[in-house]
Amino acid sequence: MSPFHGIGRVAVIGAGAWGTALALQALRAGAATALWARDPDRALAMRAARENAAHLPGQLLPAELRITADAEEALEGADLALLVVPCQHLAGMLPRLPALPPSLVAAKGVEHGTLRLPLEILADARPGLPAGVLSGPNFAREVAQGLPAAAVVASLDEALRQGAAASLSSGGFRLYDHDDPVGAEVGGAAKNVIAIAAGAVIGAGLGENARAALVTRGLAEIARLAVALGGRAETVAGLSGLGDLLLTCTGGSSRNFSLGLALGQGRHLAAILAERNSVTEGVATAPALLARAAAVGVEMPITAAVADVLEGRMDVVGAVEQLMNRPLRQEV
Ligand SMILES: NC(=O)c1ccc[n+]([C@@H]2O[C@H](COP(=O)([O-])OP(=O)(O)OC[C@H]3O[C@@H](n4cnc5c(N)ncnc54)[C@H](O)[C@@H]3O)[C@@H](O)[C@H]2O)c1
Ligand SMILES: O=P(O)(O)OC[C@H](O)CO
Repeated sequence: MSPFHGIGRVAVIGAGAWGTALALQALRAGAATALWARDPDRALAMRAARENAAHLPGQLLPAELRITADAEEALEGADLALLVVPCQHLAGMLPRLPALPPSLVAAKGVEHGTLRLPLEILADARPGLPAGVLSGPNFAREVAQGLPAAAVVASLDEALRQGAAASLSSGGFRLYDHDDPVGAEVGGAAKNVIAIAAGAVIGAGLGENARAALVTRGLAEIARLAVALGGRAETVAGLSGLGDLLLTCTGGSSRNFSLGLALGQGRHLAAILAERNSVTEGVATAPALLARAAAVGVEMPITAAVADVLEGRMDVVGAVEQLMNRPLRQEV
């Protein structure tokens, strides 16, 4: 257990939509909060306009929120760091940071090539650092606005998960502590992939029944992988799994769902991505998740179908046909 005693200062690393929303929440919960943006010009613009125009336009950033591109300054005296850089950039960003306090990773994905989950990336870069994940059904815009939302803080470190959940909760944001970081990370990463599938079936006009079946069978394959990696199936049935699937597979604001929707409507992946300035984690995560599952002998047919579509080996209708024609079996 870490000597974690509570939070007076929070450093949020990564000034995308989610980092900005979490910084606002930390501030609301009473922590002195700094938000680190890697680009000095962006930090300057955000400080001047009190707005993150690129990722959360129209949302006021109060004067008490310190915004800086200097990592030393952001982390000085911090009791907790929230690492909110997209999964594919986390490993590249960590060497730019000085010593970290206990940290929560809020990215959702699996790293291309190495097949690591975010906490594994952090543990490789900072061995022994008390760490956990923050994950749940949370659109950044709503959390920034203070609308009601819930998530989990999952860590093997009891003091960290309980202290962070208590200190970052307030008003509209309710954090549950959890002792299964693997289950929480697998759920958070994989829901992005299932959301692409859900969007694709709706975009291709295959119907609501198809979506409900995909989400439910998606949940089953996520649980199989979580268990194989040392997590628990019940975690996948909670906020970080089922909760996030419900949000991203039905909420039109999900980037993963909307990307799937456009693919289902026949648009090309490159064209969809070219129009976006924000991250769609499921695109890089689908093949990485599939490879990670294969390495532990877990079958993930929906994830495989999404990877096939993303990598141009199959169209959406063909992929769904293939799923429908798999051998019949018992549900569980
Ligand atoms: N936006 C949400 O509603 C939300 C909610 C929960 C979790 N998340 C997760 O949080 C993570 C961050 O997503 P986001 O929505 O804040 O991002 P975003 O799409 O709003 O912004 C992209 C971020 O990536 C950073 N970035 C781009 N290239 C980079 C590089 N080469 N090195 C380092 N950083 C780079 C940008 O600076 C910016 O901070 C993702 O894993 C996402 O799945 C997002
Ligand atoms: O917009 P998405 O699909 O990246 O989803 C954002 C969050 O992960 C929802 O919990």
